Amino acid sequence: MDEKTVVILGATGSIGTQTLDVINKLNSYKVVGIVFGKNKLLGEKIIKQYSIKYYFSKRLSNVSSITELLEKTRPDIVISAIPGFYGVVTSFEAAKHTKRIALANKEALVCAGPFFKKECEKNNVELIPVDSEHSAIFQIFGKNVEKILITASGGAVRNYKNIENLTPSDILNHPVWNMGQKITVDSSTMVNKAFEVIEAYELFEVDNIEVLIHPTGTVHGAVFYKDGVVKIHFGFPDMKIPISYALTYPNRCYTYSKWPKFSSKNFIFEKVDEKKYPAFFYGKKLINNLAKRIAFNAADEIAVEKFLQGKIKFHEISKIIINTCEKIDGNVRDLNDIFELDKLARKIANNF
Ligand SMILES: NC(=O)C1=CN([C@@H]2O[C@H](COP(=O)(O)OP(=O)(O)OC[C@H]3O[C@@H](n4cnc5c(N)ncnc54)[C@H](OP(=O)(O)O)[C@@H]3O)[C@@H](O)[C@H]2O)C=CC1
Ligand SMILES: CC(=O)[C@@H](O)[C@H](O)COP(=O)(O)O
Ligand SMILES: [Mn+2]
Repeated sequence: MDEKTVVILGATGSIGTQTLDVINKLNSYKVVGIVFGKNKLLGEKIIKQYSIKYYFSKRLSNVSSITELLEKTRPDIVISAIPGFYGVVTSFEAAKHTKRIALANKEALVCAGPFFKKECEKNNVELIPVDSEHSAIFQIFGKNVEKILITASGGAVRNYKNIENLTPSDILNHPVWNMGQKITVDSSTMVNKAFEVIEAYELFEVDNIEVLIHPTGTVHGAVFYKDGVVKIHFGFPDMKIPISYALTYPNRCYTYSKWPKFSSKNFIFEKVDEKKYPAFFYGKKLINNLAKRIAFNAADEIAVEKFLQGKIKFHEISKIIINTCEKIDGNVRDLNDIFELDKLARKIANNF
């Protein structure tokens, strides 16, 4: 097989480092460029270990911008794994310079779904999901679909009755996945799952999307077909599996060869508690309102940061998000509108 070139946006993070581990095990993929943020020490280590030709961060770089890095490398695949609204911007940049985006950053579809998909189509870019549930659905999706199901862990709060006084260290203790801080907090509010409902709506164009709490994280999703068939995606909760699929699709070149047991504990599903996860119930209804989706993401970013800094309590994250979204509406005509709405929502959330 010809060697495929890869650029990793967010190389020092959870997805980025796991991508490097996967590429280590695959034969014909070469990382030609990386982008990272503040972790200069790890950035340097990766550059050295993988002989990375081009790298960009505010603290260490040999190009002037991400655009220049992408222009110089023109990679076959970009792993888009910078979180938040900045990850939306960098995903758009990637769509101009590659053939395939392996999309971990879900915010690009949440905040700019229709525009981002159009940009990918215009440039002939394949959009392959990395998010575990979406990778699962992508692998079992077909024609004549009635409904899809994505599972949720319930995050660190799932076994607590009183969640108001939980601290950042309680919340960052995820029961299933080891991920970056922002998404781990989103997991506990289930804002992550609201994002994922919207992400699934944009990727698969199905609006009948069910979510169930599933403690073991072994069933990632299911597709319900019109003829009564349900296809279920089952496997260990390990992001290297969806990352490898996004890199090697339509082939399966990664070897793992471990599967969870078909025991009843791996097939437990529960309803989501509305009192515990109010932001999830609010957010999943926003699929048809792009302005509020932008506000939902912006307010969440502000609120999560305040929570991690100890400035607000855990349950106030949802309050800030809902309050902000209630104040935002309108048409989104172009990317400029997206930036304006994001800015406005941040201002409202900050003043809460
Ligand atoms: N982790 C997971 O299992 C999953 C993650 N995702 C999504 O993937 C994305 C990445 O998540 P995750 O890997 O957990 O996050 P991490 O926080 O672990 O990593 C984020 C990466 O992005 C870099 N980064 C952050 N801000 C900037 C910036 N302004 N400029 C350049 N680089 C920046 C960080 O650099 P540095 O650390 O050097 O500052 C780091 O390399 C998110 O959108 C998340 O929702 C989706 C499904 C699963
Ligand atoms: C690994 C992954 O895909 C995350 O997005 C995961 O979904 C987080 O777990 P939660 O189900 O707790 O949100
Ligand atoms: Mn997910």
